[in-house]
Amino acid sequence: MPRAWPGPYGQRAGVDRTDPPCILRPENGPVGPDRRAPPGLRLRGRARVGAQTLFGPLDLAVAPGRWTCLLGPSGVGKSTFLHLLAGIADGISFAGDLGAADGAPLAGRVALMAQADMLLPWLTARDNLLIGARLRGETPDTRAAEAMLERVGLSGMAARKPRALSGGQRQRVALARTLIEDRPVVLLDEPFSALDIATRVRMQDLAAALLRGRTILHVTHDPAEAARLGDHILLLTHRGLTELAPPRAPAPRPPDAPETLEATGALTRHLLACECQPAAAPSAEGLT
Ligand SMILES: Nc1ncnc2c1ncn2[C@@H]1O[C@H](COP(=O)(O)OP(=O)(O)OP(=O)(O)O)[C@@H](O)[C@H]1O
Repeated sequence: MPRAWPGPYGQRAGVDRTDPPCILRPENGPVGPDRRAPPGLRLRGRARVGAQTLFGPLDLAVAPGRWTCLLGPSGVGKSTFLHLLAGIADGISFAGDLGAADGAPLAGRVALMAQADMLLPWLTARDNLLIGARLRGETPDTRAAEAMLERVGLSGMAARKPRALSGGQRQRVALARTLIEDRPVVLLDEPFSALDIATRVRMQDLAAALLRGRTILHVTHDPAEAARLGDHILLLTHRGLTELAPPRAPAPRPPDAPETLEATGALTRHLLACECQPAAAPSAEGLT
């Protein structure tokens, strides 16, 4: 009997979200990894642009079903990590292992919210949410798209094109598009950076609720955001990766709780300290 996958949004009326037929089940033959189960992620190796080392050798492990925040100075390679995992790192040559820890391909299991909103300017907000379904030849679920736009605070804006939205509104359309994709692995590149503090906290809470149990790798420059959301917090500098302790309380933590503020302060100190360290110069031999 196929196992129902309710998704983070609960059952949608008229939508049967059973596992796709490509999954190998006992009655179909050998048992493979469950492609709906959030896998851990691994990126071990070095990346180059032409002859120049961009980063490495590095060993990044992202825990399955957990929210991992990645902080670090501008230009250190954080977005490149996400692009490599999403399979869209054009112009970067990577030597090493990367992918899902369960050994199955990541393709089809990942949603990436890129740093730029990547909205198609000729489509409405609603149709931007439905573009993934359309490209896959699925029946677009207009009601689900409108419900998701409402959840990100954009009810009444479904028919607007991106040029008629503010920067923060466009970012919320991009967030809604990522959330509606309903993937076990979600890569977020500064997803709340254009939002005012109250909207940011609301969107963080929404993402934390809808993505609970997924494998999340979330790049952010905001130490307060990492202190609120991270089950694991990693700092990437030109000298390598360091794991930093998150607050003990479960995420999402209140933004003004003493433990969150204390962790924000500690992360800020780490970020300021790495700004003071001289960056190791990129070289054809690589960083050590
Ligand atoms: N396709 C590419 N071709 C050439 N250089 C690239 C390419 N992609 C990234 N880079 C370079 O690699 C470095 C790391 O870029 P990346 O966007 O990963 O940094 P980042 O840590 O995410 O920075 P920020 O915090 O500013 O977004 C930068 O110096 C960038 O110019």
